[in-house]
Amino acid sequence: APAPHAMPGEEPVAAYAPSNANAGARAFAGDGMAKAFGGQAGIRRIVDTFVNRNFADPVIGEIFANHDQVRLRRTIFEQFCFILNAGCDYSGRDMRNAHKDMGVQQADMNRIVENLQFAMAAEGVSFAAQNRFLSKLAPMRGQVVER
Ligand code: HEM
Repeated sequence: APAPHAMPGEEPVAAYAPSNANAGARAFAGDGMAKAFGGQAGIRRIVDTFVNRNFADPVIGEIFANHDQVRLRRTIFEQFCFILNAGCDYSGRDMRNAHKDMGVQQADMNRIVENLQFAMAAEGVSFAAQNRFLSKLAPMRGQVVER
């Protein structure tokens, strides 16, 4: 079952109904993508590198400043692990509510993708597998970017 809304070390958030549907994409079938990402341990390292880079980023870092990094590390891990079919449920909010009123622009989206590509390459994920995963995230742009 999905985790409760706030885990130890996290700030509370307004109540919502957890569901894997909130992850914003269907999971891949089979274990090919999970293996390409190094299983849960590889996904954990990728998410840590990705989150670190986003917070330290000279362009988009200010959007992340003052947001709950502990929660983000957990929910992004769950989301990636769920979509990659590596054995997780996603217990976070849906993409529209998570990014509401944050003013995210297309350029910010491009930047976050670059940070994710860096993190995946550092873990040795093949370009084919990187692009398959990015193609699951790309359609979420409409829920994340404000227009
Ligand atoms: C496809 C692209 C993206 C995905 C898959 C994604 C995924 C997520 C997830 C899973 C959460 C956590 C939801 C929760 O707390 O319940 C989240 C929150 C957040 N995202 Fe994204 N995100 C994307 C794009 C972006 C972009 C482009 C930015 C800004 C440059 C951004 C900034 C944030 C911030 C600051 C939060 C924290 C919200 C809060 O503290 O309430 N995200 N995102």
